[in-house]
Amino acid sequence: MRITLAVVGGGIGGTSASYFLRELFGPNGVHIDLFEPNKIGGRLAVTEINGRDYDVGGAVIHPRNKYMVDFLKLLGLKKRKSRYSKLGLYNGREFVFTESDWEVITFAKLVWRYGYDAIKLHNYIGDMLDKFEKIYALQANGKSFSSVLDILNAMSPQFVEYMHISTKDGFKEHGFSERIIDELVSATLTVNYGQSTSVHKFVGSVSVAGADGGLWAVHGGNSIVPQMLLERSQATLISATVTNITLRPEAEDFVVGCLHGKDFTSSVYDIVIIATPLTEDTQPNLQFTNFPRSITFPGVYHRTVCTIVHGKLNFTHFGFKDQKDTIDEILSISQGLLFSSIGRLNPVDYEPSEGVFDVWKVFSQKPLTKLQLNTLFLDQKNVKVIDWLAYPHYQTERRRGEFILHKNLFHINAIEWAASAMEMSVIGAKNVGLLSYKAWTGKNETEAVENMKVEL
Ligand SMILES: CC(C)=CCC/C(C)=C/CC/C(C)=C/CSC[C@H](N)C(=O)O
Repeated sequence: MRITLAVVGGGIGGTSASYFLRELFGPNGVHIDLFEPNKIGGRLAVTEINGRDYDVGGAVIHPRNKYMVDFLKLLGLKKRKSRYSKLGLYNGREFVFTESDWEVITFAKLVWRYGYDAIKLHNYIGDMLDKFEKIYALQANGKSFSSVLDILNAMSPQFVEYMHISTKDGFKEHGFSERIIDELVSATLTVNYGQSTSVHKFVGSVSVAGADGGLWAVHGGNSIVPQMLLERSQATLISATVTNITLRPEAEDFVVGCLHGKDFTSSVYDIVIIATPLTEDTQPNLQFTNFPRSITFPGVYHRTVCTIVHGKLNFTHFGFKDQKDTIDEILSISQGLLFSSIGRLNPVDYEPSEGVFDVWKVFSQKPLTKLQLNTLFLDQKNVKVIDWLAYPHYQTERRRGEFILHKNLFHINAIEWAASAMEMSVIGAKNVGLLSYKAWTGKNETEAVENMKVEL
């Protein structure tokens, strides 16, 4: 019998789940409808300036993110080329650290300012990545987990402890100095999550990993990955907003109601996978009806305003003598500044032979006024503002992060409470794919793996 499955959300989580489910159930085993009212790709969206597309989000891929690396090969995509760029840590008055044109000098400057902590931080992240990578073998062997804490525990019981302590306290306990925490670690959190070192130590560590060298993005835009995964999954794309999920207890299935403009339609599904953030502030848009217990989602998402400016950086404001001396990435290390980070952007299909572009991306907590923009930039030709709830607002976590909301109803984004990143969404998607396959077929791990002709 062919089962019916609804995936709610067309970001990397929803599309990779559709891909894994097609692999698990086979070409004729499942009909998948994917509901996405906006563009496929979610926060991997791009915006256009002067006929070229630029990334809105800061989504990048770490060389040890196995699933994203494998997707690149599977889909025949290329890494985006980049040019050497320089970064500086800014406290509102001066740069406390700037990279040099020479890598060896940058390294010396790092050691000069942070001592052995600079090397220790790199080793600490390497050690965490060794533990984190255990998830790939576990999932390849068909292992699935009902909660985020269970996944983290399987990688390393230490990771569960990291969810319960702030980055500041956790890194201090680990022997890192206040200086490296308040500057380097804090700067990564400001640019990656718009937050401070009060977030839990697990997401704090993922954020530092995101500042390690060798990161890359997809040539043409990261959103090509979810677009191609959707094609491979042979899911039917329905451009509508899901407003209701109603349980039919006798049939043990779900009626999914959605709005397409003003038209309301509904269909019945055996399994529903939610691949969209659900929190106190977002959940009212989606009603869960007829469930034996109320389905609620604590927490809120963090507001990040992305302002893309085609113009020149106001070099004098940052204390540079000349336009040519400006650096490419300015990360704030003070909470009260009007911006979290300012970085020079290249188009998604950039070739180094094109030189540098005068396009900058500003992340801030609030929209910037005209006056504030004029302080930061000269000669502005074009400004685009994207105001979004990009990531969870992190604290130290007590929740388990449930993937299973009800029998055959799953939620991928629970994984974001550990850390939000493309690789994390794919891990969550594969976990939910395995959970739903095992729940529906009654197969155990070994049988699931035998049936799984997955290429990853
Ligand atoms: C346990 C550790 C240290 C890492 C886990 C592996 C992992 C998920 C690495 C991702 C690193 C990364 C690219 C972080 C950037 S933060 C998220 C980013 N802003 C995004 O939107 O993807």
